[in-house]
Amino acid sequence: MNQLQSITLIGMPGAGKSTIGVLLAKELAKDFVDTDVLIQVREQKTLQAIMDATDYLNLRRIEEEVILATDLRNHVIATGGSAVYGDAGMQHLKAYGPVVFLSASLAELQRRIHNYASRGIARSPDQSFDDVFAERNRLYRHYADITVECDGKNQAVVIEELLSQLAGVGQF
Ligand SMILES: Nc1ncnc2c1ncn2[C@@H]1O[C@H](COP(=O)(O)OP(=O)(O)O)[C@@H](O)[C@H]1O
Ligand SMILES: O=C(O)C1=C[C@@H](OP(=O)(O)O)[C@@H](O)[C@H](O)C1
Ligand SMILES: [Mg+2]
Repeated sequence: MNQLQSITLIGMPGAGKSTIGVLLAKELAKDFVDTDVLIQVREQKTLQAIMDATDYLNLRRIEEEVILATDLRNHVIATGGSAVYGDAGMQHLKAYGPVVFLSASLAELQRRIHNYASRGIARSPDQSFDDVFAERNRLYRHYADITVECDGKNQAVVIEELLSQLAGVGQF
């Protein structure tokens, strides 16, 4: 394993990027970063407050800026669900190592997320959660080196499958 290589997790809100990311970082003895936390610390505001004060496009812009400005070597990186709207940011992440799409069905995501209105999803006000899901799936698949189907699997099983798929493509 390249000691400096990173793994980036992408996927919808509720897919498990943040919770699985920290477990994976512990397993691989890598640092962990959640780009949502980087944004909030830089802006001194919650993601929802950023969107309330401006709009969802501004949050996406800040997200990409933070990704581009941060040295993310040797990390497991949990992105926010909207990171895939920024191509430059995604290319930056891909340069550090493989990108993993944590994929879950709409029904599974809705079971996991109960605060959908206040969770700060970077979407146009006229877009429903279903619309966002449909729009983004294409982007997640476009940037992913591997995809792990997460429905009905606990976090340990997701990590096991993720590492086994990465090994299958000669990574980690
Ligand atoms: N494989 C899983 N099975 C069941 N629940 C999960 C799984 N992965 C994550 N969760 C739960 O789903 C919710 C959202 O997880 P989180 O890691 O915050 O997702 P994300 O960062 O992708 O939005 C949390 O309550 C978390 O405990
Ligand atoms: O999908 C989105 O539009 C967003 C998801 C959030 O992160 P999670 O995917 O970790 O919930 C966070 O980045 C922000 O509120 C926008
Ligand atoms: Mg998260």
